[in-house]
Amino acid sequence: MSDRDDLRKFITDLAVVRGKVVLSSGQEADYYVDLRRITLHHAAAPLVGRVLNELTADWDFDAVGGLTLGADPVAAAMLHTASRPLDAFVVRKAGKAHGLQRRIEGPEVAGRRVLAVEDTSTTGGSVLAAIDALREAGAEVIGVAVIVDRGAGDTVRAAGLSYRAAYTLADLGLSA
Ligand SMILES: O=P(O)(O)OC[C@H]1O[C@H](OP(=O)(O)OP(=O)(O)O)[C@H](O)[C@@H]1O
Ligand SMILES: O=C(O)c1cc(=O)[nH]c(=O)[nH]1
Repeated sequence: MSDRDDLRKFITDLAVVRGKVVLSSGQEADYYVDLRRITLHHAAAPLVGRVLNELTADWDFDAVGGLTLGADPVAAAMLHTASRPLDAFVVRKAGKAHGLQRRIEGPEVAGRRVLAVEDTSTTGGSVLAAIDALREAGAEVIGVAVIVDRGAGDTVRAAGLSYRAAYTLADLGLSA
């Protein structure tokens, strides 16, 4: 089995939770894909890193991250499995009022080509918020990569960004 096949099995076995849920956007759904159960899993996390590094192998970037919390372990997995030096960053949901008051934590992103990641993207609102903060900080966002696309592709592309997902809902046997 390939990394991609192994990771898909982890997701369908451990992350898909059926039942009524309210999503980040306020929309209601009949299932949740809880990818934190995957990105923080000792055996699945390295697969996340390898699969997303492979998915974006032809894109030129040297830092990766997104809106906390879902994106954080995705970026860390990519950092640890990259075949080149790759930094990670965390975009806070809001700035903090003490310390250095940074909205984006980690090595400086200004002037760098960065990849925005998500565990899953539904409306694209979270990743677009991260992208706004990155651009404000002087980074060049070269694209968006997610583990599971839950429908955000058109919105992200309409904002002028390339968008790739390791899995669609159909890949996981789920309906939109
Ligand atoms: O595309 P969207 O409609 O924005 O939804 C997707 C977002 O929702 C989830 O995060 P959530 O808001 O639950 O926060 P968390 O990562 O802090 O758990 C997920 O990790 C994405 O960031
Ligand atoms: O849209 C969301 O908030 C969302 C959907 C989903 O399946 N998983 C998740 O973590 N967030």
